[in-house]
Amino acid sequence: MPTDKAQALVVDDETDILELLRITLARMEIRAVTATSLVEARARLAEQPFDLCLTDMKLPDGSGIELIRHIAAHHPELPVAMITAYGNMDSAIEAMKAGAFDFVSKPVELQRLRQLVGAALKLAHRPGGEHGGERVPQLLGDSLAMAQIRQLIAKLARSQAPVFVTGESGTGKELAARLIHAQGPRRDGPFVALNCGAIPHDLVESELFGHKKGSFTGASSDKQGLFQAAEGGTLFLDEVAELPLQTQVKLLRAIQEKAVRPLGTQRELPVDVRLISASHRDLNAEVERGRFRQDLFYRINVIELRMPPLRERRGDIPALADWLLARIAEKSGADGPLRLAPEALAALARHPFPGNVRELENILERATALCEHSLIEIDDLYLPDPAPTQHDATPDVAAPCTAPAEPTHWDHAAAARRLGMSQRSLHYRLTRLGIE
Ligand SMILES: Nc1ncnc2c1ncn2[C@@H]1O[C@H](COP(=O)(O)OP(=O)(O)OP(=O)(O)O)[C@@H](O)[C@H]1O
Repeated sequence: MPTDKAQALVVDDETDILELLRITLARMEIRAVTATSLVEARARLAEQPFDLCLTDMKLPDGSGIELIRHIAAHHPELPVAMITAYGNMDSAIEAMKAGAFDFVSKPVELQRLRQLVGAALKLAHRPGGEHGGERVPQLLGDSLAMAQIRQLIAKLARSQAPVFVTGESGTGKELAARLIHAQGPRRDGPFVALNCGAIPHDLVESELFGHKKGSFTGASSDKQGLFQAAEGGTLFLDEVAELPLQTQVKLLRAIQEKAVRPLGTQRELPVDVRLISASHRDLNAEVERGRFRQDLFYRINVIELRMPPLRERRGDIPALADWLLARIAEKSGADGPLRLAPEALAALARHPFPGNVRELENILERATALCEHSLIEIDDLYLPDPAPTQHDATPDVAAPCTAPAEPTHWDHAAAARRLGMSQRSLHYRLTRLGIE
């Protein structure tokens, strides 16, 4: 058990604010070391390790942003938060872009400070991105681009800044969002995802903010919104560009106020949620076309994470294919994964993959279902061939079997023989179709 109290460096040139923060932190069992200037803060940082740093924006010899950059360069493990003037969102965003993990506005509310300190201490005491023993999804790929993305995700996980993930469909945007959540201090809280494009426009607000019974036709009971469901965790808004403009206004308000008002109620409920959003669309263009609010874009896009298409990182295909084949085998209960013949792998390496990793996954699933051997040959992939003669058949995994399994009395070996397929293929199809 640690015997020493956690230590915070608090930097502000107003001594009464420093004193107030010192007393408040002391009540949370945190010892505050204070500094009134940039120079003094640097000196304190050089003297001893800290668990947390809080800095004001305006310092007599420079700005808090400079201190944040200094910490990012020299003490990258130290979580630093910016104290901003009330309502000054611009400096909060600038601070987070510079590397601050969060911000708190003046006058500092005790509950907010507690949240922030709690998150910072989790970062300081539980470094690294691994869940103890738990299976965490992985972002695979040997390419430099993927290595850089993994690094950026580890960095973003430490921050509370809103992240906007861009990329074509199937590039791993949701996976990236899950990793940011799983590696950060909110990892023990919920990860709640909403595909904004999949929900009817008239229901999306109730989905996000909740509603009171009777607030509209069909609201037969009180309903908690997803913001509240994500309390203490992360809310992932996929396809955020699909939100109606009217909902965008309310979303902006929820982000600014850190509070939501369920439909049919008057009271705002405070929420502590980290927002990650994603879209396959170019949101700048959507803003120009008047389909997405610029002010909202500015708030959600504090940090942008671009997931590159698979065709820009073809070197990732072999490792991804191996891993996906293993996952497919595991899901279908097969003994072990199939392997790819060298020609099949070469064909995959040439394929343009408009559907990215999800398309690779589908191709390999289909191949696993149809392949008669333990080695997937090029023909098992059914890749669209530029030669028109081979364009016809793309079998559907869920297509009905040509002969029923009944007459074989559920003898899989006999059924497979009758169907002219391997037992592995039959087993895969039965699992896929939910037939016991
Ligand atoms: N680098 C990767 N390593 C491992 N699996 C990946 C990788 N990228 C994507 N996947 C897998 O590919 C599938 C699609 O990924 P995901 O759903 O995250 O994409 P997306 O960009 O959010 O797609 P969409 O825009 O269509 O919602 C998932 O099964 C995911 O686990």
